[in-house]
Parts: sequence; structure tokens; C-alpha cells
Amino acid sequence: MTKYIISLDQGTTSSRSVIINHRGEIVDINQKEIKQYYPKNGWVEEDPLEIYESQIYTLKSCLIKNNILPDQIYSVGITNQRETTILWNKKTGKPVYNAIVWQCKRSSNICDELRNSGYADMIHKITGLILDPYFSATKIKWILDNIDGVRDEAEEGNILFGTVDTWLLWMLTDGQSHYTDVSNASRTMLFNINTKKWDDDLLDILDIPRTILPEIKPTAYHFGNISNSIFEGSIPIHCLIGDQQSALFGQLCTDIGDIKNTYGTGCFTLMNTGEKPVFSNNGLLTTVAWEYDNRCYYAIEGSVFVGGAVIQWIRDELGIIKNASESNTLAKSVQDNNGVIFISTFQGVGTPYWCSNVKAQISGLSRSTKKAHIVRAALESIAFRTMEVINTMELDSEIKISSLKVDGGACRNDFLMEFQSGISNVDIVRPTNTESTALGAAYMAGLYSKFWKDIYELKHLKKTDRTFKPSMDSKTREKRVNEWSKAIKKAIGD
Ligand SMILES: Nc1ncnc2c1ncn2[C@@H]1O[C@H](COP(=O)(O)OP(=O)(O)O)[C@@H](O)[C@H]1O
Ligand SMILES: O=P(O)(O)OC[C@H](O)CO
Repeated sequence: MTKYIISLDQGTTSSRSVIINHRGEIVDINQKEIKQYYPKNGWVEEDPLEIYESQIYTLKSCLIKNNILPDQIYSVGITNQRETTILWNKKTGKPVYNAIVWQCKRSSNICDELRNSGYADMIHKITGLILDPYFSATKIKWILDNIDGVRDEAEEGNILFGTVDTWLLWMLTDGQSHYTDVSNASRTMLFNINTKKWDDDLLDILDIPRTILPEIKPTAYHFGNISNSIFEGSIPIHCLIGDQQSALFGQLCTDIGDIKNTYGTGCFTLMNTGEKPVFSNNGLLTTVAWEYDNRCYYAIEGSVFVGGAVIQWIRDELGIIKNASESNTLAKSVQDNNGVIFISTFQGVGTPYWCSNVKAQISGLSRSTKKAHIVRAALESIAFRTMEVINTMELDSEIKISSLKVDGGACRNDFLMEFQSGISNVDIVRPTNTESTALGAAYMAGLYSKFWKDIYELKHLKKTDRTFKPSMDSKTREKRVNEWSKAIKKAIGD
């Protein structure tokens, strides 16, 4: 009987189930979009039940479509949008509030208070993170402080917290497992990156009861089995991993200095720094990459909050394209951006500036501006922000970056890849299989369960689709980078 690894990839905009065979090939993917709610300016929420149900729906329908029986599932890995915060009542199993999504800025005031009380440096030293509403800690505090009765229930031990990995695991195991892994824990701003434990000082400062937190485990571990009420048989869950760390592993960036950028809703560049955390003074985050086989690896990470999401906005709100891939054809239909600069900072700006109150801007519009110029400028903005992250990484790691592995939905856009290569003067390496996030969790689960022998076996399975070589001359590059730098600094009021 043929066996498969299943990767459950719960992303910001959709849930995917991916079936992977022993050759590391994707047999099939099923995907379902999930709804985002924007109840106030800067607020972003999702429905935790929709997150779970969409995930189960894609899994069941994918198995049925491919005539795969539960017995054929060797192991399951879960990878997820990170930081997104869910609190639920452990007796009823019901969420006490919507999931507060990583993009949500509602806890900016809590961050300001912490900053004004002088905690920013301490938080950076303990967690490797920059004090920002992006991370889970202040979102948890917001729910405890603002939703009636939740703090009292938490103090009575009836409330559980989880990022999306923990929530899915708890639901899939029928409330048996309340765990997270080190990669997800390192995104909460409650995890001490040096001791690899929840940090009691931070819990005190934020007034968060320890009882709501999941137990922290390595990335590869036997987290429990999918409940018989969902699937008959005993399907083991062998991996939980944050989606960006998963993409790093899926690209097999397993050596120091290996680097990837994922062009999804946001863009996240991660560089493997080996078995010790490297701290940045220039706005990069220090994060756990994964813990596997008793070895913990770290990464530095640059965050761009709006990546492919700008194309989604152009599609859904401006309505000037019907689908994301049309942006490639339109951008290529014009010679240049005709002076249009799109600062796509709808959700604040991350690395290297870290400023949560910036608005997005389109400048340089004239009577000759065509919709193609706006679309082209939007794609350029994704590449310019990624360029800023790459420059910061070179500064902090003292490693010259000459090649970047890419993945995620928007890396299928050839214009974007060509422009990225030109503006950053790097080779862009796009794999045949761009679902690196799903692959990472599958590889991890497959190594743990001995479906694959080791990383070397996996390295033989990888294929490159295309390498984009820089074709922009240095004079143009310098001019374009200067224009961009002036525009973004103006936007953030520097
Ligand atoms: N061909 C394309 N060109 C530009 N952007 C694209 C393209 N295809 C998808 N995208 C963008 O990529 C994002 C989806 O990528 P995905 O990796 O699925 O995201 P996530 O995991 O964050 O939900 C969307 O924001 C979409 O607008
Ligand atoms: O869902 P993605 O792929 O945009 O990833 C979101 C990140 O995990 C946020 O930190």
C-alpha cells in the first residue's frame, strides 16, 4: 500500500492540505480561502472555527479525490501563519473571541506603554523580537483585558491560548494535546530564546497567567494522533512549525548562511544562523528555526508585512485586475513605472524601520498614468521592501548575499522575480515546487517518522525551475534605489 505524508498548511489567506509521496513530489493540493475581517482601522481578525473547518475540509476532500485511505497516511505535519492569537474555553471548546491576526495593530497602545516604561531593550534581549503589536503577547493581553469575563475564567484555569498550530492540534486531537513547538513559541514575545522556556518576568509584566500557555516541544515530536471522531485509525501528528521557518526547511536551507524569501501575503526573509542565536541592531528578528534530533537551529528574519497582499488589494479594492497573475502581464506591458511609486505599507512597516502607524501611499500620478503603471509600481514595492531586508541581513550577518531562494504565491510572477534580481543584484533561484512551506512540515514529519532517512536523501529530491540573473545596469539601480529610499523615508516621517 502506497504511503504518504500530509502537510496541513494553514496560511493567512487560505488553508491547504498537501499530499506528498516518497519522492518528495506533491501528489495533490487542496486549498480553501478563509475570510478576513477588518472591524476597525488597523484591526484584522479571522474566525477560529473557519480556520479549523477549512483545514479539515481541504484534507478530507483531497483524500477522497485521490482515493487515499487514512491507513495510507504515514505521518502529518502542521505549518501555520504565526503569531495569530486564539483563546478558547477548555470546557466548552469554544473560542472566546475571534483570532487576532498577526497583521492586527489593535495592541499598539499596549506596546507604547511597555516602550514608555523602558521594556523594549529587555524584550529584545529575552525574546530576540522587536516590541511590536505583530507578536502574540500584547494580543493575548488585549483579549484578557477587553473581553468580559475572560480574565476571571483564565484565573480559574478554564482558558487556553494557542497560536494556529496549537489550536489546530487541540481540535484535531479532540482536546487531548495542548502543545506548541519552539519555532511558534519564539514568535509570541513570551518565549525566552536563551533558555527555550516561557519567561516568567514577561508573563508578570504583561499580567498573563501561565496556566493558559501550551507546553513547548521540539518541532519534530509525536504531538498526538488525529482523533477517531475525525478519521478512523491512528494518524500521528509529527511536526508543528511556523510557516516561515517551514519554508526555510522546505528549501533545505540547513547550513549557516542559507537564505530564502517567501512571497506570500507578506514577505519573510530568513537566514539560517546555526545553533546559536544572532542578535541584530538593525531591525531583524532573532527566531528559532526548528528543533530536531535534539539540536536547535536559529535564524535571523526580516519582515515585510505587505507582499502579495498589495496585489490582492489591487484586485479586490481597485478592481483593475481580475486575478493576481494578470499583474505580471500588465507590468510587462509598459516600459517603466512612469514615475509612479507605491509605498504599500498598509499594515505598518517592519524591517528595518518598525513603525506601526504608517499609511500606504501612491505618488507620482499624472494624466498619463495607466493602470499598468500602478500595478508595476505595486510589484516593484514588494521587491524594494525585500531589498531593504536583504541589505540589512548583509549588514548584520557580514555575509555577502549573492543568491536568494524564493517561494510563496507571488514568486510565480516573473516580472517581480526579474525586478528583484535586478534591484538587489542577486541571483533568484525558484524551485520547481514553490510550495516550500508545505514541504518543510512534511520533510520534518517524514524525517521524524523515518519515511525519509536523512536530509541528504531530501537534497537529492530538489529541483530548480529557473534562476533569474540580474540584468539591471548599476546606474539605473542606483537611481531607482535613491528614489525609493527618499519616498519611504518621507512616508514614515523620517
Ligand atoms: N502571480 C502572482 N503575482 C503576484 N502576486 C501573486 C501571484 N499569485 C499569488 N499572488 C499573491 O500571493 C499571495 C498568496 O500567496 P500564498 O503563498 O498563498 O500566501 P499565504 O500563505 O500568505 O496565504 C496573495 O496575496 C496573492 O495576491
Ligand atoms: O500566511 P503567510 O504565509 O503570509 O505567513 C504569515 C507569517 O507567518 C506571519 O508572521
